Amino acid sequence: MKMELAGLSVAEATFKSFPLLKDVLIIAGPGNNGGDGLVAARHLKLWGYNPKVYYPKSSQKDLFKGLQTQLKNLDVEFVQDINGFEKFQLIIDAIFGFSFKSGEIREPFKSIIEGINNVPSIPILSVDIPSGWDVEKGFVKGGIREPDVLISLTAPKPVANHLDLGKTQHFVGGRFIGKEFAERYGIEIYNYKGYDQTVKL
Ligand SMILES: NC(=O)C1=CN([C@@H]2O[C@H](COP(=O)(O)OP(=O)(O)OC[C@H]3O[C@@H](n4cnc5c(N)ncnc54)[C@H](OP(=O)(O)O)[C@@H]3O)[C@@H](O)[C@H]2O)[C@@H](O)CC1
Ligand SMILES: [K+]
Repeated sequence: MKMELAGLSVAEATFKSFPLLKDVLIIAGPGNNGGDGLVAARHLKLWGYNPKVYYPKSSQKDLFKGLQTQLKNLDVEFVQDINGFEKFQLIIDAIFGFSFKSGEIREPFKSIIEGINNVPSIPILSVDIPSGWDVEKGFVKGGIREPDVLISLTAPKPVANHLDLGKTQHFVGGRFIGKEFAERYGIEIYNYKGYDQTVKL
């Protein structure tokens, strides 16, 4: 349920930020951050985008197999290799989230991030954490270049304090905690309007 709402908010932040950039590459990593990307790809397809998914270390868990089946049923293409990022207008970075352990990034993700960094003209929307950044300390060598948009899920992680807010638009999404829960755990209550799933900070 949380992943469904997280992914919906990723799609919404994409639509709000890039309504015209329809050729989207979603790069999904091995954990739940990747799952958020798979859910977002489904909504984007239903909203008229042309998403393609690169999911090189696909999870064999039932939940993730189901998400892949839903995408295939919607004719969303899973690319087996990225032969040039230039054919895409936007990259959704759903590679690593808050469970990333900084240090050397293992393949294939090391080369994927290098590839993304070599095409600075294509905007990036990062899901929860810019991939390869230290969750506390921010950018570290080998990490993805500064994203154009970050969508923080539930609440911003410390890494968000290291963004250049002159460059990066910041949204919060993942609207699934109640006021009481937020107050108990000291989580800020965001001013979601109506049925919106995201708030621009
Ligand atoms: N819980 C919640 O409330 C919600 C969570 N949500 C979402 O889940 C995200 C957290 O998901 P998560 O915990 O599954 O892990 P995540 O960050 O996707 O991937 C970690 C994996 O990456 C790998 N890896 C790690 N270090 C590596 C390295 N140096 N180099 C290479 N690989 C490395 C390692 O995988 P392995 O290689 O062991 O297969 C590890 O298991 C969170 O950010 C948000 O997006 C939302 O859906 C809503 C509610
Ligand atoms: K990410």
